[in-house]
Parts: sequence; structure tokens; C-alpha cells
Amino acid sequence: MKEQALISGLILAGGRGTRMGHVDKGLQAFRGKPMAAHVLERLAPQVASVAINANQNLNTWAGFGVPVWPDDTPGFAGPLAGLEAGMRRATTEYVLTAPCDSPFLPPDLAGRLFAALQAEGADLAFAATQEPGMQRQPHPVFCLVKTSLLPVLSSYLAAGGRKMDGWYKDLKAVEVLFDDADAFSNINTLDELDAAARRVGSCAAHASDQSMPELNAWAAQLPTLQHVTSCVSGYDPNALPVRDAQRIIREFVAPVRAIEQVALRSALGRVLAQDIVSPFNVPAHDNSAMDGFALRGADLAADGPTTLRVVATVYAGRPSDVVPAPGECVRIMTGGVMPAGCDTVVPQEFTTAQDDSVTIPPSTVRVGDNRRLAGEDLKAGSPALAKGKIVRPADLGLLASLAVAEVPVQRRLRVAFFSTGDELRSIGQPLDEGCVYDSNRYTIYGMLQRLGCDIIDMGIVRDDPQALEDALRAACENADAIVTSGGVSVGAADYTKQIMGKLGDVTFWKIGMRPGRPLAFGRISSNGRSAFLFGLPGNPVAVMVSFYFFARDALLRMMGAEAPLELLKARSVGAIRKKPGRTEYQRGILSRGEDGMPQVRITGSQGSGILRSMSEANCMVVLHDEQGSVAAGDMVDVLPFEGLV
Ligand SMILES: Nc1nc2c(c(=O)[nH]1)N[C@H]1C(S)=C(S)[C@@H](COP(=O)(O)OP(=O)(O)OC[C@H]3O[C@@H](n4cnc5c(N)ncnc54)[C@H](O)[C@@H]3O)O[C@H]1N2
Ligand code: MOO
Ligand SMILES: [Mg+2]
Repeated sequence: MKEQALISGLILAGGRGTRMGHVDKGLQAFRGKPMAAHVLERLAPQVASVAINANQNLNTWAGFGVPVWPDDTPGFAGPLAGLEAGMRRATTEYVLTAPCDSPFLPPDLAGRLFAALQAEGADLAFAATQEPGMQRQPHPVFCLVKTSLLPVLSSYLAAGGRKMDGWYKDLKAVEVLFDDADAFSNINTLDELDAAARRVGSCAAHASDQSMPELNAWAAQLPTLQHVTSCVSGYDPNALPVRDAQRIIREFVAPVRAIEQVALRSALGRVLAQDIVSPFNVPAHDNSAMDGFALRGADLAADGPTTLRVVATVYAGRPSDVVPAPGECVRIMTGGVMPAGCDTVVPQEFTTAQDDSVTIPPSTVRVGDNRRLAGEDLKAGSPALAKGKIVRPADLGLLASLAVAEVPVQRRLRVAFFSTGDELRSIGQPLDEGCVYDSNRYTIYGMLQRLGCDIIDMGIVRDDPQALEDALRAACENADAIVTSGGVSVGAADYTKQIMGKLGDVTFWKIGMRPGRPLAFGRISSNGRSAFLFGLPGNPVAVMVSFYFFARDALLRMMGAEAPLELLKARSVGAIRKKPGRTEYQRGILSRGEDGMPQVRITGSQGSGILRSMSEANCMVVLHDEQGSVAAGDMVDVLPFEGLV
């Protein structure tokens, strides 16, 4: 699906829903979720990314987790205004539209429209169907169009044009016939919705609560923090155990759905978006693991040397059709295809050669030795790599062995981050009295970079409510997630709380841990876009600990990847004082003891502002909630920094 990376999907949901009694059509529940969620599900695998064009209930639409773009042309100007908004913002060569009320759209819509557009050298391709004995029915709202045609569309709209198929009179448009007319059926009235729901045997046909039109069944199902935290027994935001905070965050964040195709080398470090199935056996043939002689195992004498006549030579990559007869063998190189009838290879250094024969001492090899079997690496049809895997060097090689030139990966997660605090100075500025240089932005940069995120560094934000609100809104409108540092404890928190609360669903916790006690977490929205927010504490060590033990896992989850932290066991060199009832993360240096086993000692001062000891450390010692003081020689859990993404 080469076209996938070139196309942005656009769900047209900008109408007034007049025929549905002025409710937002795409938000109406159908088979347990909004109609538009079905459209999103069907469209997303076909395109690089999906956005929604909507003009009402923008916060509800933001809950779909994809960009929401309202019309630029005012006055509910119809689907063309939506297309214009989409073409203006899309960064791909093509835009593909589908209406929000077409829950059955074909799975090969993008592929077929693209193929026809390419074949005809057209500007635009749209779907059509024809039922037996009926006229052809065009479906111009299912259309693939070159993004570069935006000026043509804008001038048509500016001149008052509104018809979906009116603007491309002077362009080259192709109609693509699809077989399944039902795939394009759209649902215009609540009666039709009921009928369609009955057709597919659904129970929840629609949300009839007209008093809250935008908060229909599915939107109400979007988890709120309150909903998630209510599942945690004994939930207390002011004394939250680490594992409960981790669980709440994990349940609240949602993966970003967009997929892109990248060239094999560019897949390094990216998250696989689909399972990769081996199309053939690797290796394709039985072959030799050694330079030597391929023989029939049955020829090996049970007690005494075996002498065989050498009848041919096989090199790797140059198979031979020689079939050695009993008593014959073939000289073969490592990787050479095993000749028919041969099942064993004897390495040449164990043999003695005479003119055209070779002698093998008794018991040198057993039948089947040194033969690599076809498919022993990968069998045709078997899963080679699973969706969600972060691609490592070995995976690149494996993909190359399957001749995979382009790899489907999740789009990179966009993460905006900034530091807060009037006392912070940037490198290059003089250090005024009482001030410190902003170091958190650099540790956060490093940690996000290692995760493979697209990062947006928003600098330092002053301790000022308006500045904070502006920064949060800008971050939210441009990123999937926001990481901030500072301002989440009691001192500055008054307005931080108020502003974060105003922009969305954010909670402030005091976690039973050290360092990293205060943490703000939630989801905020601005202008129809939403983003998950991680408000990390300002202290330079606390910010790193909170990132590694809370934000990292959540960001990976949003990226569609699973890479849980792997804790190792090591012997503590010294005693460590620790109170049960909270988790403590201490900076440690992991090494090998005299007995060769891993051991760890704590670095100097553990103050949460002391970055030097974090830099000296090569691991964190994790002392769990229930754990008390550690005696010298006790085993403890450690998280090594090396290899940590
Ligand atoms: N009365 C209480 N005071 C504090 C509590 C508490 O429970 N009650 N919690 C303490 C803990 S624990 C932490 S951690 C900090 C967290 O405070 P904030 O998140 O509000 O962060 P700030 O006050 O803005 O900064 C704290 C500290 O860190 C320095 N800092 C901040 N940002 C940066 C940066 N980008 N680069 C370098 N250093 C930074 C800042 O100058 C402060 O020294 O609150 C405790 N107080
Ligand atoms: O998070 Mo604070 O740094 O625990 O002291
Ligand atoms: Mg501050």
C-alpha cells in the first residue's frame, strides 16, 4: 500500500445534521459507538493520518484523538468547505474524504481511487456504484484529490459555489465503480439509523437524549479521569501509591492511530504498526552450514572410514542439479543449496582428499549434521515481527531477509514540552541573583529523543497565568502530549491548577514516592484539539524520576508500543534506610562484585535537586512501597539506565 503514506484522510462531519434534528450526525451512536468512530476505524488503516472536519461540539470531537478542523469559510457552507479546511492543513500530496455517516465504507477505498487517479493521470477520483437495472450513482463525497488543487476549490467557494461535484468541471476527474452499493450507504435520519442498526442486529441504535445532543452514548463512554480513578479502591489523590498512579495513567491514555510507510532503514527505532508475516521460507532451501562435502547419510559406514567419489562442486547462490548416486558426494560451500538426496555435510577439515574422492573417518558426523533446513529461520505465512515492536537492528535485517522495502510504522508521537518558573534562565542569558539555568528542558529533551518522539521545545514559560494558558493552548493544538516541569507543588499550584482545570480534565496528585511526589496528569483541549498532559515536578531529579516511572510508559502506549521497564536484581553493597509506605528511587552505581554477580551502591547525596549524583549514577535502585530498610548484602531491584528508551 504505497499510496497510504501520501494520503490524509478527512472525515466530513461539519454539517448541521438538519435531518437528524440538529444533532451532530457523526456522534450518533451506532453499534455501541458513534458513527464517525466506525468511519475512523475503516479509514485509518488506508491513509497516513486522519482528521475530522467539524463545526460544532468540538470538545467531543477532540475525544476521537485525531485533529479536528472547523471550516474556514463561515456559515455551514457544506462539505466543500470542510474539504477546503482539510486541504489547507494536510501535509500530504492527496486528501481522501469520507462522510461521517457512512459506517460501512469500503476497505479498499483509498487503494482503488488512487490506482485509478494514477492510471488516468487525473486530478481527482471519486466513487460510484451501479445497482442492477439502475443508473450509475456517483458518490462525490468519497473523493481523493490532489492537495495542490486548493486554489481552484477556494475560488469556487469564494464565488458562492457549494456543490460537491461542481468545482471540478475544469479538472480531470475519474469515476471509479465499486461493486458494493451498501458500502456507501449513509444514514441521514434517526429512522434510518434505527433501520441500519436493526440490519446489523445492534441493540443501541441511537442516543435519544436530546437535552445533551453532543454528549451521546459514546462520548459519555470516553473515560474521564473521575471514571478511571473511581475504579481504584481507596483512591486518595493526596496519598496515591505509585502503582495506582501508573494504572490510572495507563488506563486513561489512548494510542494515536495514524500509520505511515517508511523506507526500511528509516524504520529503525520506530514502532511497527502491523504484524509482518513472512511471505516465503527463510532460508528458501535446505543449505549447507559448512564448507565441506554434502553426502547421503545412509552412505556413512557404521564402523570404519567412508570413501566417497566427489562428482560436483556447489557454491552459494549457484545451485546445481547434480543428483549424487549412492557412494558419491558433492563439494559444497557454506550457504550452498543441498543437492537432491543429500542430507548431511562433513566439514572439509575433517576429511582427507584423494584425486576425485574424499575419505571421512568413522564417527565424524551424524546424519543430518551441518544442514540448515528451509524455513528454519522463518516459515512462509508465520508472523515474523509483531505490531507494537520497536524496530531494532536485528529487525531491520529480518525485514530485509523478507525483502520488505517499506515498513508500516506508527506516526511519530508529537510531544511539546516547556519549563515553568521566573527563576529560570536559558543558556546564553546572564544568571541573575537567585536564578538557575534551566536544566529540566535538556533532560526532558534527552528522554523524549530516546523514545523517538517528534519534539516541540517551547522554552521557558513565566510564572504568569496568561502565559501559562497561552503555552498550554499552543502545546495542545500542536502536539499529542505535553510535558511540563515545575509549578505542580503547593507554592505555584494555585493558578496552575485553575488553568489546567479550565482547559480540561486534569488532576493533581501527591504520590507516595520520593523524589517526584507532586504530579499533574490529565487531558486538556483547545480549539478542538486535545492532548494528554504530564505536569512533572520542578526539582531536577524528581522530573527525571517522574518521567521514567509515569510519562515514559504512557507515551509508549500512545505510540502503540509496549516496552515495560525491566528491573534487575542486584546485591546492595551498603545498608539503605527506607520507610515502608512509599516508593523510593535512589541513584545507584551498578557493577560486578568479586564473585561476578551484580551489585549496587548508592551515589552520594540523594537530594532531589542534585543532578550531579543522577549523572554519576548508571541505574536507579527501586525500593518498593512495602519495603523497609535494606541491610548490606540484601538483594534490591534496579533499573539500569543503559539501553533504557
Ligand atoms: N510546602 C510544600 N512544599 C513543597 C512540597 C510540598 O509537598 N509542600 N513538595 C516539594 C516537592 S517533593 C517538590 S518535587 C517540589 C516541586 O515543586 P514544583 O513542581 O512546584 O516546582 P517549582 O517550585 O517550580 O521548582 C522546584 C525546584 O526546582 C527548580 N527547578 C524548577 N524548574 C527547573 C528547571 N527547568 N531547571 C532547573 N531547576 C528547576 C526550582 O528552581 C526549584 O528549586 O516542591 C517541593 N515543595
Ligand atoms: O518530588 Mo520532590 O523532589 O519529592 O522532593
Ligand atoms: Mg516555580
